[in-house]
Amino acid sequence: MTPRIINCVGQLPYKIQLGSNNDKYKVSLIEGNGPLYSSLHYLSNPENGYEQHIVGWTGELKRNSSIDLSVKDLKLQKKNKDNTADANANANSNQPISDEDPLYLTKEQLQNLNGAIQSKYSKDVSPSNAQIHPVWLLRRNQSSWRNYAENIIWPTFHYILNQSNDGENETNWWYDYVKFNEAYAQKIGEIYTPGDIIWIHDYYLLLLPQLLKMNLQNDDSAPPIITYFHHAPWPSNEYFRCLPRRKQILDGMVGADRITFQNESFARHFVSSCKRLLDSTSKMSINKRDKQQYHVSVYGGDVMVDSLPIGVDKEKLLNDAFTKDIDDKVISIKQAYQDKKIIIGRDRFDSVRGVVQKLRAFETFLAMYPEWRNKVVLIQVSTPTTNKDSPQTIKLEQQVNELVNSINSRYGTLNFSPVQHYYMRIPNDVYYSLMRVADLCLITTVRDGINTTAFEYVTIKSKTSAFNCANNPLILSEFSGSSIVLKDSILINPWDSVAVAKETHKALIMTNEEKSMLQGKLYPQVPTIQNWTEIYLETLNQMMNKSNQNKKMSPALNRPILFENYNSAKRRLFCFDYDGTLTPIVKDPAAAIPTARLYSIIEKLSRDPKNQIWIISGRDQKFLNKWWGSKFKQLGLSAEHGCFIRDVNSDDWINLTEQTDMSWQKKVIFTMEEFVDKTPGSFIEKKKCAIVWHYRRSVPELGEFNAESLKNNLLQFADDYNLEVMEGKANIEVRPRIFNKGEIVKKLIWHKHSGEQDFANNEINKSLPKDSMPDFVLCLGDDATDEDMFRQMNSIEEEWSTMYPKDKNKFNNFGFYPVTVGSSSKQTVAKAHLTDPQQVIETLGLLVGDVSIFQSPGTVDLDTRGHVKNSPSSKKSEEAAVAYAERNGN
Ligand SMILES: O=P(O)(O)OC[C@H]1O[C@H](O[C@H]2O[C@H](CO)[C@@H](O)[C@H](O)[C@H]2O)[C@H](O)[C@@H](O)[C@@H]1O
Ligand SMILES: [Mg+2]
Repeated sequence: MTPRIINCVGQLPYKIQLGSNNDKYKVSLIEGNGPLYSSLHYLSNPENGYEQHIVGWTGELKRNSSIDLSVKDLKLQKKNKDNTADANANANSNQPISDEDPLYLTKEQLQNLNGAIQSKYSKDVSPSNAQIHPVWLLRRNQSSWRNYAENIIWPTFHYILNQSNDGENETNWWYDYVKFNEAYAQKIGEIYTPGDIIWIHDYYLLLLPQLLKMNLQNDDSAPPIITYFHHAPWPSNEYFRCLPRRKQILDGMVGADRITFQNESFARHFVSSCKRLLDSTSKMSINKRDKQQYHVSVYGGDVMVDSLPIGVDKEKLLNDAFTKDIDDKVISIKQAYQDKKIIIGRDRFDSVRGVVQKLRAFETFLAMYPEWRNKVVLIQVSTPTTNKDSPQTIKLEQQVNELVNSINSRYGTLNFSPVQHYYMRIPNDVYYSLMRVADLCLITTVRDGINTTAFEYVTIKSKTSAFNCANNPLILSEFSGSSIVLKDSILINPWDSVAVAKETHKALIMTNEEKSMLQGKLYPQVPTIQNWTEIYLETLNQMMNKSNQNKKMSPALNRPILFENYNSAKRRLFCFDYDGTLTPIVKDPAAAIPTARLYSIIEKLSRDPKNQIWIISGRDQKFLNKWWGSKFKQLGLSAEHGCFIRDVNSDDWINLTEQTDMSWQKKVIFTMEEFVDKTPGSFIEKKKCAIVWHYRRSVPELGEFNAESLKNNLLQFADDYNLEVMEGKANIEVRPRIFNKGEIVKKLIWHKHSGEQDFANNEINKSLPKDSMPDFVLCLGDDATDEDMFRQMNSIEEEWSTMYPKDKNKFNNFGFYPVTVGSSSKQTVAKAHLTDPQQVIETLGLLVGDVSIFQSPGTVDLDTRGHVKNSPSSKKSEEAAVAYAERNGN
């Protein structure tokens, strides 16, 4: 069977323009878009062995009245395309949809547009078996979908710190960012089949990996294979940690099985962010390509982190750049700048691409080398970004204009300006002709993931043509991701204008032999997109074969659905483990105390008369009394893994072990003492019943080794006393087998909700009416002992399915949520996971209204406008659509 790849990109490679009537539209290719789309094209070819599904947002829809013109008129416009002034005029007529012009597209219109995009792709990319799945987000102010990615994430990834502010924008943008990712998860959910590879690209979709893990996993099938490629730089943790939602972002990403960066240093920074913010551990090894790769253990699960720089489609580039039409353009540029050397620059117009640095260096060059005055022209093409109208870009534009004017007035003449600055998007043919004609390409970026202009330039310079332009050199910033790949380019520090000026001079006086020697080294260093795609997928396949595909993964807890279920329930029971669930694990057991936030949330939760809350812990009564019992009488408590219990609103503890022989304790302590002696840092915690040997403060390897042998020693006599020997978190614990947390949960569920417990009575009353027992049970725990609780819940659920088949709620369940705290790959009988105590607190905060639902990614059904289905805003939008259609007589 042909393997399937679902490729997820932040935006489809098309721009969609609507005429004044929504039935008239034009779908056209976005020009000058890079290697990612080339990779999609490569995978679209059925000969390359994959069936590809491309999922992407449509981008902002534009109105263009010229679409209402006849086909003949459109042809006329096309003729004028080479003329940059006309190209500009065309761009200006593409007005973004304004707020007064809402996009109410009917289902039929959407279907037609889907068909138009599909057929355009199949025509543009031939042969192709790819299917395009547009993500429609037609809400007003469509560019709001970009805000978080472009205004918060992008600057941080490029070492630009955002100004501190009241956070209101950030919160609103985050909401849209979550929805944007959810819209993708929803679309993928519609097309996913088990075994598909899901390949996610770049920082618009950082939450998608975890959302997919949450949505696509079901009990019977193999887990989805999710891989993420990060095209942008990844900053040092000192910058990354400035992001307010840094943890949510990392949590989202580590849902992927593999995360790949453009180079090793970005990968290293990412691993370090995970270590510091997620408390992960990692092992580094060297892969077959002689590059570092990391196995990162986050929340007990594994993510592979590596690097592979993207490439370009060399073959296509050489075909496209060497046509008769472009030959003519090369000649006309050469004629326009006779007797002059041509330096070319093409950059996105944002603060990190170093246009200012380039102009300063060029000014210095003209000052230092007067012999070049009037003999060199710098043609700088700056491509506008979607942030064109932001204050930062406007400021940059002013700065660049001032520099250009100053250089031209100082070193220009009446009929020659040494700097030609074009702030516009140029068509590919113009770009290729500039690259071909260039004597030198100057790249002074101060930060980028990879610079494909560098790759394209070197590729174009590899071909000899009639115009003597081959082999001309490249000056490349050492801050560009490409500098690690193009090791033999002329590397410069863009902040050092003098050095750049000197290198420019040297490059311009290079002999043909020197140039061809340099080019001979550089050209093979340019990666091809074909190789990149193949190596990426090959490594992924090897990795997936190695890791156990049948390993069951638990999905992340779907918090929005939990919230809905909670709200509709009347008799809610909460069973919380303590250590590692309500508080993070720390070195000293005495220091694991509740935070004020936890207290406040538990207090709010317990205020609701529908709720009954139990803390079912391995801790002893003293500890639980001190931190919980003395403060909240309304909580039920169970100590030492079910050995002791204190009912809700009671002061008395019941000792369930009263009749149990405790003579084993001496023997256990004696055995453990021997291990305390040989494991420095370890100690024994003696509770009333259970005995624990802790080794968290010992040398980890020694602790683990001795824990294994202690366990074996204890197991030798465990059966004689009916003891359970449990492996906890850096501990080995012993207690009588007959008591466990599961028994407590069983009693609590088979019980009249809120009624007094009769713990002395071991019997369960199975004749209780269903509507007196809990209709919502959230049970959270992190350890092996908590699995007993989950197991009980699963078995009661099964029993209830037979006993009360008609009494399931609208979610087709009994409201049971057995949830482990740890990674998705942790082996558990729980039905879902939350990664750590912080997520636990956020989830409980959501239930009591402390955390907004919109902050929690989950499976929320969205309409085509990006509103949550059936929400007030969705309904309002539907009504407006009907009114709009009526107004327009549709
Ligand atoms: O059932 P729990 O409430 O999760 O309690 C399990 C054990 O937790 C404590 O030990 C663990 O947490 C300590 C504090 O974070 C940590 O230092 C230790 O390494 C962990 O094993 C507690 O000390 C035990 O008595 C509980 O059985
Ligand atoms: Mg625990």
